[in-house]
Amino acid sequence: MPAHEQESATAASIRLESLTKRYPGQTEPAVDNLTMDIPAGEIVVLVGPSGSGKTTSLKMINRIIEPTSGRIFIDGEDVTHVNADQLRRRIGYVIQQIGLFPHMTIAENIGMVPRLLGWNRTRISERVDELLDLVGMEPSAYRTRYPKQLSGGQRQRVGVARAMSADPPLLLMDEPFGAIDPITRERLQNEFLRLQSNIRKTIVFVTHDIDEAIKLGDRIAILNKRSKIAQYDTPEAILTAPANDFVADFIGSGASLKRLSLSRVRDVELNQWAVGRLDDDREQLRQALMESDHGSLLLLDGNQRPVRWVNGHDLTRSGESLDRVGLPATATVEPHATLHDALNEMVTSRVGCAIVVDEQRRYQGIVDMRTVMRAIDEMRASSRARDRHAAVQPVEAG
Ligand SMILES: Nc1ncnc2c1ncn2[C@@H]1O[C@H](COP(=O)(O)OP(=O)(O)OP(=O)(O)O)[C@@H](O)[C@H]1O
Repeated sequence: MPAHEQESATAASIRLESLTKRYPGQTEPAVDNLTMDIPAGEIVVLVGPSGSGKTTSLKMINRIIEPTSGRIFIDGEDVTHVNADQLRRRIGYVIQQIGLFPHMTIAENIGMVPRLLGWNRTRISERVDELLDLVGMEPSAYRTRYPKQLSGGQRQRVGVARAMSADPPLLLMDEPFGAIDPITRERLQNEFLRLQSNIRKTIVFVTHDIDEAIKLGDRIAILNKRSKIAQYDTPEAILTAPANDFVADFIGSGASLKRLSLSRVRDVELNQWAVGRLDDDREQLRQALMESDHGSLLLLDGNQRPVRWVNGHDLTRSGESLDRVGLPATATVEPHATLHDALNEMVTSRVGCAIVVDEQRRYQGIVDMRTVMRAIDEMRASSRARDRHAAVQPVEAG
């Protein structure tokens, strides 16, 4: 079997070499001499103003748009002239309007590429269930539904599942969360990051939203007109050392607040709070609260999941069961969430802190204002050190 037909490869590197696209009848090229290397296993975000050629650049990678000139390499293999249909089957593709077939069930939609690849029915159906699980949708509830019976966010998850059906080493995503309300969008972004930490594909992601780029990208390419690379670097380098005025303008104001999106909850030291169990003796709980320097105690259930916040007064209300007093333990974040997400939760929580839980919702620790301030101080210090020691060079744009 040729290397490119292997069904399961983890990630592939991409090299775009002097790619140019000139649409018929246009005087200027939409993409002009774009050269960039995309490392295997990373999320690279193409971001730039409307009309900068992001979509054209992306679609040249799987040759939905044929380049006028230049070359595309995947894992070192020149794919500029290979059979385009075969090429596309090994590249997952997710777009904003998803492109699910309305007359096909969710299972048929997800199983389309495996069917084209000649997999047998059992294998396809197992893969469909596995993927639905992976994107957080109960297979038995969704596999026989039709796209119109799903919410926008669910359709988008199915789009991602479908793109991964044949386990391609490479995913192209064009504003996949663009048409989704902000809350669902944030949830999908977090799910997407969690998914990527398991699958480690190479992902090229187009957006015009710099915040989304900062949150999702391992690297960001900021594109100016005709896909000229203004800066191609890590989000941190782009925020702390914009290469030119165009990049600085594009980042806009509030760069330091944006930097909170660079730190993940899992990377900061969590505060350990005074905790107790719902079924603990009240006197014991009061004692624990008094010995702590906190004004409230976080109560966990038998599975270590946070349930209530209680203070000294709540613990004296002997008639009331403990799961009814105090405040509900809402405002939770998972370790892959950003400090920006945690800050959002904190300001809406009446307790002023975000509870960190693992995937099973078990208590891990607390993020509060002190954690956030500490992170900001560290970022300031490392950016000062960077200014002193390192001159950040933008990658040459072909
Ligand atoms: N099929 C086409 N024929 C002619 N010109 C086109 C075609 N598709 C795109 N263009 C032009 O090419 C340029 C780049 O378009 P492209 O869609 O790649 O930009 P983009 O950065 O993805 O924009 P947006 O963020 O608005 O989607 C634009 O000037 C656009 O008008």
